[in-house]
Amino acid sequence: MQPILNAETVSIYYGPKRAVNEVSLSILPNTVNALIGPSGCGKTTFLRAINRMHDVTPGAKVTGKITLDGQDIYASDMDPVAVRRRIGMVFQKPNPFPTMSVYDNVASGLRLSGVTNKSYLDQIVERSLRQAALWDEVKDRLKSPATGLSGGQQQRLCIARALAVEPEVLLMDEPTSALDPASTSRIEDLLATLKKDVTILIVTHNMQQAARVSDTTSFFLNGDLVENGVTADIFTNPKDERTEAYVTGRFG
Ligand SMILES: Nc1ncnc2c1ncn2[C@@H]1O[C@H](COP(=O)(O)OP(=O)(O)OP(=O)(O)O)[C@@H](O)[C@H]1O
Repeated sequence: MQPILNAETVSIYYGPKRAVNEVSLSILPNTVNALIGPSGCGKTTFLRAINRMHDVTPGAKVTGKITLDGQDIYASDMDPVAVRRRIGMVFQKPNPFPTMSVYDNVASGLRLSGVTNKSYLDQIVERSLRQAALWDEVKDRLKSPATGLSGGQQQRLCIARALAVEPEVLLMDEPTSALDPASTSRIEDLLATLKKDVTILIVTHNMQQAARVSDTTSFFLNGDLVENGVTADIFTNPKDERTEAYVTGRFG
């Protein structure tokens, strides 16, 4: 099977400081991939390179090559906005648009791309909220402010908002770290269903979470990708002793 996403010797700099060192990684479609490693090892920096978020970080520079379906996402004729439509992102803290209703949050991406047909928007909003396992909880309050939802519901709303434009890849940066255990578990369950439609990369500090939700795991340390493989192998039979030390809790 062809990878959907491919990183080749990707390095990322903040000014003169190199935060990610020549990382190469292939991601297969319809999989969940966990990025793990101690604080400051470059997981978020790497994730943000995948949808060109560093374009808006002053002084940041990405070298190497990242392809989506074989297309170089940093090619001069690639529009970063189009890249972000194909590669969505969900952040650590739920960040619904605070002045918008539940419905308008989910519809926002489509409206930005010029969609105005109400019945089409209704259909996509419902589909996205169902995909994010939120529809039953909000179907009677679609016009209410998104900020009235609980933290866990807000995060699922952000997932629905990301899904509404039908991305091929969804990047999740510690999406449950601000949530209680019940909300965390709902989102973890959701990933198994979502991967049928979208390929997922998830940064997590929580190794049990990585083990529970992911098909493959990449272990980062000091900006290096130390080891990448099938999650069960990384946790039970790692090849590199640094991976073993980390997954057995000896540091980090
Ligand atoms: N905007 C920035 N400007 C300068 N340095 C940065 C910036 N963002 C991150 N860094 C540095 O880059 C390195 C990697 O940070 P990054 O946030 O990617 O790590 P991480 O593995 O995601 O950490 P955490 O798990 O704590 O979120 C760190 O040394 C960090 O201080």
